[in-house]
Amino acid sequence: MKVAVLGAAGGIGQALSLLLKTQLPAGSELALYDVSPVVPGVAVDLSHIPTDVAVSGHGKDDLAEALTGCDIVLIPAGVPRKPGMDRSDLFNINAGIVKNLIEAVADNCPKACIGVITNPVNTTVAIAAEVLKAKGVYDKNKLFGVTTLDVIRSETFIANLKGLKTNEIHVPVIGGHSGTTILPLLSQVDGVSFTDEEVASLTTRIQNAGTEVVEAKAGGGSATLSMGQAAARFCLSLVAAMQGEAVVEYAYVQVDGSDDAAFFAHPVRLGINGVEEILPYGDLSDFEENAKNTMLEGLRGDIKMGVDFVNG
Ligand SMILES: NC(=O)c1ccc[n+]([C@@H]2O[C@H](COP(=O)([O-])OP(=O)(O)OC[C@H]3O[C@@H](n4cnc5c(N)ncnc54)[C@H](O)[C@@H]3O)[C@@H](O)[C@H]2O)c1
Ligand SMILES: O=C(O)C[C@H](O)C(=O)O
Repeated sequence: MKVAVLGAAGGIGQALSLLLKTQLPAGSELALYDVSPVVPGVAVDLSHIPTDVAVSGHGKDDLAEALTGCDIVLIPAGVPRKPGMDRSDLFNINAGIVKNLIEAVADNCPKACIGVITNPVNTTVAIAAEVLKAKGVYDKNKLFGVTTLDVIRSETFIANLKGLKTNEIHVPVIGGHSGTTILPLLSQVDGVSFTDEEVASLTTRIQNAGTEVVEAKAGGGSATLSMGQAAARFCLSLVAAMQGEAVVEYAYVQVDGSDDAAFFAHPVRLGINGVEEILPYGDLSDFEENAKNTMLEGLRGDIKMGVDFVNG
């Protein structure tokens, strides 16, 4: 199994690479790519950890070699938010970064599964899809927006609120990855009940959790460590599925024939070729149905921005 991390010298990239170095199956290869000259040093640093995962570092002119033979490509390359910014404010810089990186993925490992982390995810995933289509290699089952952070945050906040163990809580989170497009389905959390006030305040906290971190870091970036953990969980689930295990994760994927939006986070059964089956997200409470209907237009607009960026 070969996994590439593009943007590996950054805050997420380094945390994610550490977790993959220690948790990928023995015999795996981990290729670290970044435009920052620090990246060879990150690879050397990780290579001293005694696991049977081979690590290589690739500087800015070495993207093709990083990608050749990859099964999974994870992309946290790009700029993070500062206080006062929305994720959409990152579009001007990050759209072009994602476009260029995906072109290289299409040229060097067109059959790889791709996990897009770079914000605004609602839009960058659509950009990735259009670039892959233009290159004639798009497989909707292999392109994911990584929304696992919304799931692990929801699990943590609920466990803390209710005094439960975090591994006892499973929270569906559907929609997109920005503001009100993040929709936790609290009505579907097994074994836990919430008052209407708790539903309203928890939903808002989950939707604003990224901003909570951005403000606490006071100009020093956004979530990196929790995102590293979230992306590692997503990647390790994908690896397990590619090796034949039955795994379900929530991810932002292309959904055909839905009234929601062209891309929408759903529960997804993973398999050897990426998405094996997009599962229904089940019945919504009135609160959730109303929240979904209110945010759909914005999500569709975010997706259109990505399509227009590539196709003009
Ligand atoms: N999907 C999510 O849930 C989620 C969560 C947190 C952050 N993010 C996003 O992830 C991105 C990265 O965040 P971060 O905190 O790691 O930022 P960071 O600034 O710490 O790291 C970004 C890295 O990307 C590198 N980079 C820039 N252009 C590149 C290119 N063309 N090719 C390769 N590498 C390139 C930089 O050199 C840097 O090392 C941001 O857009 C952020 O908003 C997404
Ligand atoms: O909030 C951000 O800008 C980063 C990320 O999308 C998050 O949810 O933490």
